[in-house]
Amino acid sequence: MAQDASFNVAQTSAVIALATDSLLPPNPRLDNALTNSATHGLRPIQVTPLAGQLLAIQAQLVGAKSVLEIGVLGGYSTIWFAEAGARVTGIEIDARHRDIALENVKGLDVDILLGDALEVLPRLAAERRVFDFVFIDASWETQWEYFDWAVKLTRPRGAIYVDNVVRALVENETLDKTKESLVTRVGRDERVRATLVPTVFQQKSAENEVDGFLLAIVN
Ligand SMILES: C[S@@+](CC[C@H](N)C(=O)[O-])C[C@H]1O[C@@H](n2cnc3c(N)ncnc32)[C@H](O)[C@@H]1O
Repeated sequence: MAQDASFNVAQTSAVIALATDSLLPPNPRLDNALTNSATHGLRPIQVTPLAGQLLAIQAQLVGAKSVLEIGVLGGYSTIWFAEAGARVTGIEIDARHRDIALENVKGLDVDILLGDALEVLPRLAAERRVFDFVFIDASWETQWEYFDWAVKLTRPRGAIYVDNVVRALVENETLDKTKESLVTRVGRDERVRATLVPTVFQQKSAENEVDGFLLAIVN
């Protein structure tokens, strides 16, 4: 198979644009959420449209009727899950983010709990809440703690998706296997089976960077 040696991460912008334009139908609700969030000064750190579609497809693959989202921002990924047919419970630490998210998800089956996820998650466990799919997209320093709670809150054969795992590994300087990280801990965790999927993170102002997510299924 012929390979173009000059193809690199920077050039994937064209591929991402092609796929976004070709695969994603227009969605005024998602567009409005982005506009409303930007108007209120929220940072544009939501998942990309293609990643939103991936989350929706994964939720549908596991037949998710209930999704737990840790880190809501303006509710962009929340909309993807809700429009895929799931009831979404979000946890958001920032009251301003939560208020804007509530505007953006109006009319959908979404509940957004205000608070630090590490305080809210034990409460959900005490209430014996169970979810089909958990999306972790909040503080990178506590990805393992979120994951540990997520396993307790996910039904057998449900899935857990942790975003930004590759960038967290690099920024936390835990690429060395002798250092503890989400990846080393999940690798020893007999409650789940997991993989890591590298992705390209599209920068607006600089060159594209590699990122990646961890996807686990609960045994
Ligand atoms: C990357 S954004 C989430 C983006 C959103 N999932 C999307 O793709 O549309 C991360 C969010 O997590 C929230 N967050 C950070 N630490 C948190 C914590 N300890 N508990 C709950 N939310 C937290 C931030 O306030 C921010 O709104």
